[in-house]
Order: sequence, then C-alpha cells, then structure tokens
Amino acid sequence: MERKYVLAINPGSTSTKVSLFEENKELKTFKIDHKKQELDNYKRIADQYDYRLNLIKDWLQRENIDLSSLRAVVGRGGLLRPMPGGTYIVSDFMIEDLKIGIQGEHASNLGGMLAKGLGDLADIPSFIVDPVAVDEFHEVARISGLNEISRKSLIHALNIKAVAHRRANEINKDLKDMNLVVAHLGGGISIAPIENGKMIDVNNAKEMGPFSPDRTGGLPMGDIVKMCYSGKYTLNEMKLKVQGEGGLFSYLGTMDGREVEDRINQGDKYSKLIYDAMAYQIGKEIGAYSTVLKGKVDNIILTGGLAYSSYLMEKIKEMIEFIAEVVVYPGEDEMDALNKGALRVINGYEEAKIYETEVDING
Ligand SMILES: Nc1ncnc2c1ncn2[C@@H]1O[C@H](COP(=O)(O)OP(=O)(O)O)[C@@H](O)[C@H]1O
Ligand SMILES: CCCC(=O)OP(=O)(O)O
Repeated sequence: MERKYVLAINPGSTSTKVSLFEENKELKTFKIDHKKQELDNYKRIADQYDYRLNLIKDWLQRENIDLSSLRAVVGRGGLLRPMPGGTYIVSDFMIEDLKIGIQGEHASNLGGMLAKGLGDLADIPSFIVDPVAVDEFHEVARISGLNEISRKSLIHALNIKAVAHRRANEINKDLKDMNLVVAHLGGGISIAPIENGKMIDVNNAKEMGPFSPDRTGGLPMGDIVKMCYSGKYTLNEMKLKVQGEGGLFSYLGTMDGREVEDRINQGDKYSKLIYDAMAYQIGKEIGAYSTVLKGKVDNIILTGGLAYSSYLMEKIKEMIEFIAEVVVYPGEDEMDALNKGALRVINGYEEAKIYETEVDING
C-alpha cells in the first residue's frame, strides 16, 4: 500500500484529537472526548497511554485507515527539558523524559509517546513539533528574584508559532524581521513577546501571568505561603487550586467563557466583574511584554478559544490598541501546525532535530 498520509495526535486534558492529512489537506479529523471519571482512574498522565492508544486504534479501524498507508505520525510535544523550537524525532531518551514528566505532568506528554507507539508499529518515523517546553528566552528573562528558582518557558508554542507565521505570510514579511506580542487565550493563557521570530519571554502558562478559565496565574505571594502552611490543604489540593480549579472556575464554578457570557447577558454583575478582571489582567500583561520589545511591536495577536468572544476581545483591545494593530485569530490550528512540522522534515525542507543533542541531558 502506498504510504501517503501523516497522522497527527493532540492529547489534551479532556480530549484526544486525531487528524489524517494527505500533504496539506486534512482528510479526516476526530475528537475523542474523555470522561473525567475515566481519566481519574489513572494516577499519572503516562498511565493513560494504553487507554488513549486503544481509542486511536479503534478510530483508525473504524475509518479503514491501515497503518501501512502512513508516512509518519506526529504528536503534540510535552513538558520536556528546555529546548529550541522545531520538529524533533521521538527517541527512546525523549520517551523516558515524557514518562517521568521531567518538567511536570501535562496531557501533551502523551503526544510523543502515542506517536512513537503507532510509528513503531507501522515502522515509520514519529515526530513532535514545537512542544510546550520550547525555550527561546533571553538570559535576563530566566532570573526570578530568588536564587533557587528560575523562571521557566512553559508555553503554547505550537499555536503561537503557527499564528506568528500566519501573520507574517499575510503581510508578506519574514517573521525574522518582525516583533509581535502573541496572547494564546485558552483554558490556560500564554502571552509572549516575539522578537525577530523568537519567543524571548512568556508568563508561564501553568502558574504565572493573568488568571485564565482554569488557572490562577500569579498570586499574592505572602497569602499563598500562609495557605500552604495553614495545615488546611495537602500539596495536591494546593496544586489543583493553582491549575485546574483556579481562575474563572474558582470564582464562578465554570471554566466555560460562553456560560459566563450567558450569565452576564442575564444581568449577573458578579460574573461581569470576574470576566472583566480576566480581560484586565490579560491587557496588563500584553502591555508589560510590549515594553520588553521597547514598544517596537508590529502587531499584537489574540488567539485561542477565548478569542471567539467579541465581548472579551473588545475589552482587551480598549487597553492595548494604542500599542500596535491588534489581529484576532480565534481558536487554534494545532493539528495543521503538527502536520506542517512533520511535512517540512519528510519533504526535506528541514532536518529533524535530535532531542538529546539539543537539550542539557545533565540538567
Ligand atoms: N465563543 C466563545 N465565547 C467565549 N468563550 C469561548 C468561546 N469559545 C470557546 N470559549 C472558551 O475558550 C476556552 C477554551 O479555549 P481552547 O483554546 O479551546 O483551550 P484549550 O485547548 O486550552 O482547552 C474555554 O474557556 C471556552 O469556554
Ligand atoms: C504548559 C503550557 C501549555 C499549556 O498550558 O497547555 P494547555 O492549556 O493545553 O494545558
């Protein structure tokens, strides 16, 4: 059978998306929704491997997609060691880091594992593209203010890079000649200044910056220290407060922007206060990162699921339009970005990077 297709896999906290591509054309796509009770059965993210792999295999079978028709499998990359952006071959060393969660637990850790699992079965290469651990920081951005702690680049790199390239193509410029501030506004929020194509800083989508639908972002430090030592909460409970049950969820009991807007439209003033506060924090962070670029910003890009909300976009624009033209790309196209990353290598435009030669293996 002719090997024609690329299979892209994007594991998220509540779903696994799979898409089949023939060159640049997305032929089929499927979102497998996972019930919370189902995922709660697994102690660690890596433990979900067989469960999610079998669901993908079932889908392939239902769609009559034979593994021998695939050229490559590509997955969303996870919380690996700090690494340059690009397309990476999934190696055994990388798999070990994904399994232990070298920089923490995240659903995207399964992307490389699932890609390699299927790639090995079909005897074809497996890749990851622009994982959430891409680190292009300026050295000064790493300094936190406490000697034992470094600031980390944990970022929605795949979508941020994809929309930055999209804007550059739209205005016929080379991204290397552009400065942008990109705000990925999803369940978690990443806001990054991009200087000549490099993401030189970011808030850290897991624990700093603005609050998001399910995360607190940065919090008043003294109060957090007191809560940690109050004896009222376990480590895991505190972690869940910061990521998973923080942000909109902690105030309003929902992490769905649409539901919050329904409540606002019905006159709920408290929901409006909280939603407006999220917009306020996002605008403030975009302002801060514009100063990183010394105000030389070609465009500000707002993207991710929350960018579908015209209410939120207008609130944010009011605060930042004085800096640069604002461009809104609602949603994300991570499947397309994964496929494009794999194709660049398969079609010989780029060489696949080797994880163990790009990262600090002793770090
Ligand atoms: N039309 C909309 N209006 C307001 N919020 C929306 C809309 N569409 C999606 N969202 C919100 O966007 C968030 C999810 O964004 P998304 O980029 O899909 O995140 P993730 O991939 O991190 O789960 C959720 O809070 C969702 O409710
Ligand atoms: C760890 C940075 C990327 C991230 O937070 O992704 P999700 O929003 O998909 O959890």
